[in-house]
Amino acid sequence: MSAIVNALIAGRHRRLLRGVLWGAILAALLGLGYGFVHWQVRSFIRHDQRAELARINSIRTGVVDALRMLQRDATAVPCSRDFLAQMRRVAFLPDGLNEFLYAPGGRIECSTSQPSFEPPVLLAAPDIATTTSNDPSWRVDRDLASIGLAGVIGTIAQLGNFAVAIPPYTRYENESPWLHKELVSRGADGKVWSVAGDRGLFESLEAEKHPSLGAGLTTLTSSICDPAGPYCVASRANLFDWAKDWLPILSSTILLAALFAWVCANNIADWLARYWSFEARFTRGLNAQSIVVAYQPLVDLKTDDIVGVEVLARWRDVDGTLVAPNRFIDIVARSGRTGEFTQLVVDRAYAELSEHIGRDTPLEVSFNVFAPDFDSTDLLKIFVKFLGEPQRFRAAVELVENHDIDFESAQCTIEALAAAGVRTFIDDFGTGYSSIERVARLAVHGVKLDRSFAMSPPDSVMGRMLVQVIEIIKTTGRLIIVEGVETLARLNVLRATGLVDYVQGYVISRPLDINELTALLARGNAAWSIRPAAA
Ligand SMILES: Nc1nc2c(ncn2[C@@H]2O[C@@H]3COP(=O)(O)O[C@H]4[C@@H](O)[C@H](n5cnc6c(=O)[nH]c(N)nc65)O[C@@H]4COP(=O)(O)O[C@H]3[C@H]2O)c(=O)[nH]1
Repeated sequence: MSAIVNALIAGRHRRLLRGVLWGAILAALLGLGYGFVHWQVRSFIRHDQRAELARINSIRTGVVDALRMLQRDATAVPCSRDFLAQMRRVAFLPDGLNEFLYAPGGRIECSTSQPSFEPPVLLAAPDIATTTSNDPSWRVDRDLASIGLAGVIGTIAQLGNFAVAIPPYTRYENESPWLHKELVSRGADGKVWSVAGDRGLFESLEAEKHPSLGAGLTTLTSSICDPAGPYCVASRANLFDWAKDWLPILSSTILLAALFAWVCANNIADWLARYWSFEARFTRGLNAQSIVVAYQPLVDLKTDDIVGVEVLARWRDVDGTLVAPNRFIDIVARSGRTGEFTQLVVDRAYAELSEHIGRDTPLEVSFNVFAPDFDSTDLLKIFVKFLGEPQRFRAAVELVENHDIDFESAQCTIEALAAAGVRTFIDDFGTGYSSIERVARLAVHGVKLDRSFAMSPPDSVMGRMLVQVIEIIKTTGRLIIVEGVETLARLNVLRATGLVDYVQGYVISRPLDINELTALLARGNAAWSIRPAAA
């Protein structure tokens, strides 16, 4: 049994439980939220990187197409008026490329904006040399002042005699502060040129060995390369910075999550309290294994012998403690499982008594039955095992009268039970609905005086009534059992009346388990000295 269940059963630490549940639910919700944001940002990064590669590839395709078009269409005498017009026709195509250069062997002789360069401008060796005649070579991060674009750093792509100046890629400027990106171009030798974005990010992620998506708790990093081209994109997102962008929405979401968690925690704590309440535990756990019985000896005052036992039910709780019947008898009565309960008690008692009590010790075994179950057909079925051994056991029924009892049918039941050898006693006489008139009208074998009479101090009202009540009952001719006899003095008073047939109470024995009962019976009536010293 875990400490948590013990605490739930005992109803301890309720506030702590609510707090812990609240914390756990809130943590789970925040965890889910975090996972969702993580996943969203990660998807965004992937999508963004693919879009970025597609975009840069389309620019590259545009460059290559334009250079090929120039090779095909610029057929006039190089740098002549017609030639420049042919170059400008290509430059006016809507692809954003407009500064074309005529640069045979890397010497710029003219461009779309400058009819001639005197002397020709010499282009330095390409950074990424062409591998096929169809592919341009690339000069990256070049100062374009020499071709008339002062203050501009750009890229020059060259295919054959033609080249094009590509302005800087400014897309990444002013992008979200939480997402850092770098677009790079890689040469065949693995050398990397930053095209745009945060210089060095790609190489630092490579050095950190982040070949693909890697994720920390607050930082997401990813770098991917285009398998078909020279470009790679590296991204690093900081979730704290991302959160700053969404602060108002995030804080209201966290507040709502905290409230929701509180409502859930309370509901769960209430449900747990109900689930582990005594009534729920008992209703769930009532079965043949959890029912325990105790036996309280019944002594015949004429012989001082134990002639019978009252079987008293107990219930083993899930934490192993033994629960007294006053906590669960009402629950059984409310649940409508009275017949099933009595059957469990009777079966348990029969199993124990038939195994431990010798055949030479006949016993009257008395059971409490619920008034609504007082029906001979049902009861004879319940007692069938005891009825099968009449030499060893005599079953008896103790019935607490209540206003629902129908005299006619109760009388029939008493007679049918008597015919089968089962005696009926009115239990707890003197309390509740029992009256002398009812005792007189019902053909019960005996009356059990409520223990409150014998247990009351002799000078109390109940104590003083004890002998009178016994005398009145005796006028009905019924047997009298007095229970709750706790002292020898009280026992002697009862014995002195000469009217009491049986006694039961702590002066003889408390309710015992089967081993204690067997030991008591083995010792015989020497085990309880209840005879007056003079006797
Ligand atoms: N202080 C004191 N108490 C004494 C003395 N002698 C006996 N008792 C207690 O008085 C109760 C006698 O049982 P009850 O009147 O049938 O009253 C029983 C009975 O009404 C009910 N009950 C117990 N077992 C069953 C059962 O199997 N079925 C039904 N329907 N009710 C049961 O629970 C009640 C309480 O049972 P228990 O707690 O076992 O309490 C028992 C017993 O332990 C004594 O000298 N001093």
